[in-house]
Amino acid sequence: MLAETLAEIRPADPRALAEARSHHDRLTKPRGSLGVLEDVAIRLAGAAGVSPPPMPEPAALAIFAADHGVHARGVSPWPQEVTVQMVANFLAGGAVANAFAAQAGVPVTVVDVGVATDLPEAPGLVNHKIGYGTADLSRGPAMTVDQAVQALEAGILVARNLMATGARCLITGDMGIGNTTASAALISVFTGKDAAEVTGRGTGIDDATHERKVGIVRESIRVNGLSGDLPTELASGLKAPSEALRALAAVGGFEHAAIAGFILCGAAARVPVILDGVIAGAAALVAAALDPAVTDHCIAGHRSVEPGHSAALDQLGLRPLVDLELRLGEGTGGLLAHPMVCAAVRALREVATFDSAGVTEKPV
Ligand SMILES: O=C(O)c1ccc[n+]([C@@H]2O[C@H](COP(=O)([O-])O)[C@@H](O)[C@H]2O)c1
Ligand SMILES: Cc1cc2nc[nH]c2cc1C
Repeated sequence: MLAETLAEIRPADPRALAEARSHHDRLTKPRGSLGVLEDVAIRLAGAAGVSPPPMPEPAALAIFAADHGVHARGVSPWPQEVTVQMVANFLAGGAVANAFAAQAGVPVTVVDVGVATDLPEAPGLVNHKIGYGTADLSRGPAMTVDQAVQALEAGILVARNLMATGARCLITGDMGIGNTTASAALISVFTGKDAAEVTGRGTGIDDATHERKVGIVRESIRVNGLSGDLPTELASGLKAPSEALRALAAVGGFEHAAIAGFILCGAAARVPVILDGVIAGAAALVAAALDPAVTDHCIAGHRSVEPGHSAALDQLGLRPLVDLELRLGEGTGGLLAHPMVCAAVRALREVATFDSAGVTEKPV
């Protein structure tokens, strides 16, 4: 299923990009006056392969939940059971993601890809449990490559099902106590940046714990024999994309793998994917290492305060739409961005041209 999905991914269509760009310049507004939103609409035209692109709605949010063996190293101030408790909260409609989703009119699906305890069946919950949390990535691989592929394929399945029921925009969400440590490790490996530059304070840790967390991220990379040169080695063809899967399995989480699959599947179907925060950024680096064309189908919903998120977005070449010092996850930043993405596309689709509206153009 992974190979099939990868085979379908195409980069942005240059003709649709050019058409969208020139159409934007004929709309009744000064050229460039919609700033970054013009780029969003043009990029979505390229991704869809047609200008103007279809409206990116209805959207669907999938929150991928999992636990992390590295939690035992004291990298998060919160107990592990908060992951399963928050899953129950999402299902009951009580989390911030539910409030923002209600505001945006977006349905929420919660996916158990590796929560440490069993969850009772519930409407809105999809069970793709790969394991009861990962192993501790600072002592050896967090999961096997086989498990990483299973989690990627779970993400593909979730995206496929959401699109089959009508979703025309996918929004990533995550829940997993400890997952900012795995995110930092992935981002360090996939950007080549040192652990100290990409490790943040997650849900809120003090200076001493942060220093220890940086050490644990560095240790995870050394213990798993991951080279700091992976990005250049992948780009130069010295290392195969299968090395990206090995890195994902070594220091990632089940939710990172599933989100990477979710992104790949959206890209393969030419359905735009709005990325949330640092966890999605780390997952997008994995997806882009498997096929760089996926970034043409991604919109960075927001910039999280986690330093690794900026590093990931820089490497992906994506500019975030919202920058509000959020650091929650759950898909909250992606949900806030969705109406802006819709507005950007609607402008390209519906605004009159100087010709059609009889508005005089600026003399050249
Ligand atoms: O999305 C982000 O950028 C983000 C930044 C900090 C924390 N989080 C959320 O907080 C949890 C992980 O934090 P931690 O400190 O336990 O690693 C996890 O459930 C994430 O969804 C999310
Ligand atoms: C309460 C809480 C809610 C969250 N949502 C996403 N990550 C979270 C972490 C905590 C601790």
